[in-house]
Amino acid sequence: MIEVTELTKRFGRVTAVDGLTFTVRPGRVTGFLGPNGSGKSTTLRAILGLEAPDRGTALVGGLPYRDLRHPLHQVGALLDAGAVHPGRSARAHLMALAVAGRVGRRRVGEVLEQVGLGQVADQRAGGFSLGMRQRLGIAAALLGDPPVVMFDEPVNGLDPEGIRWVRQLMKSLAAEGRTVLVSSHLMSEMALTADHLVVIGRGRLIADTGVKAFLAEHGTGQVQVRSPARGSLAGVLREHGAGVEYQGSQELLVTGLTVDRIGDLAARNGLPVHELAARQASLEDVFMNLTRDSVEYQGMCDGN
Ligand SMILES: Nc1ncnc2c1ncn2[C@@H]1O[C@H](COP(=O)(O)OP(=O)(O)OP(=O)(O)O)[C@@H](O)[C@H]1O
Repeated sequence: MIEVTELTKRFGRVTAVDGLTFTVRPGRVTGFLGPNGSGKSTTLRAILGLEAPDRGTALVGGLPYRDLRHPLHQVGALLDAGAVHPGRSARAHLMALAVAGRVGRRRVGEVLEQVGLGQVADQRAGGFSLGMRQRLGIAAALLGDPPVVMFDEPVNGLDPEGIRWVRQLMKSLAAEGRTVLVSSHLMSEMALTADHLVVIGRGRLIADTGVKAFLAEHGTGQVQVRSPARGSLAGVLREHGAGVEYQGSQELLVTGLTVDRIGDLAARNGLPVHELAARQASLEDVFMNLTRDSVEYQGMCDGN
């Protein structure tokens, strides 16, 4: 379990984290979501004892990081995949961490296999792609077999196969009963990976809620429709209460009606539709909506 309470961190005039309180529970993937610069990395660094808070606390398993007796066995983290000596092999990198963290050397081979780097374990990490470095960073996080893991933007730079692999790994770590916190600025990514969301903006808590509840509230507002008869279709949809915006040469962006309803209305009126898709609001759209009405912040925080 991770408990962040009233955490505040300032850098000069910038308040990177502002009175942030949330709890990350075991057995599920918690997405830590916020736009770039919203304070995610600073919060993760504070949890790992790498930033001293101006106020508040960040505890792992009930203790501040500095009081953990065997930190690698208690919390693993991927913060910056670039932080590897380029001249060292993946195996040597992990071996050095294992020795320093009092982890059995046997784990090195195990985690290398687990992240799919077994074949390249003795190659210099300097020649690794970003995706391979991410895998190496994840291997380092798992080295001490910790009950708590944190990953900062783990899918950055990964190819589609790598992204699927990370999603699956997060889910299986949570299914094993671990506490899993994954940061991202992409709501679409979190919708596929996380069970629960902690959403922040400008260092403050915006939502602490289930992914389904969050998406039901914010994620499915718009439908994209492509039709060679969009003028007539727009008329029909407006008659049924929809908000309609023109986009490109053949597209409509529709609010207020579901995909099914739009398809039915088009069919009933004999209007051709070439594409019909629910469009997930971007995180930026969601933030615009959320910041417009600060009362909503309170409503979304169920704390579970
Ligand atoms: N060491 C530092 N010195 C000065 N300002 C900092 C420092 N670290 C972070 N900040 C500032 O604090 C704010 C929050 O940054 P942070 O990196 O925590 O956000 P983030 O949500 O992780 O964003 P990103 O995904 O872009 O890293 C930003 O305005 C950033 O410029």
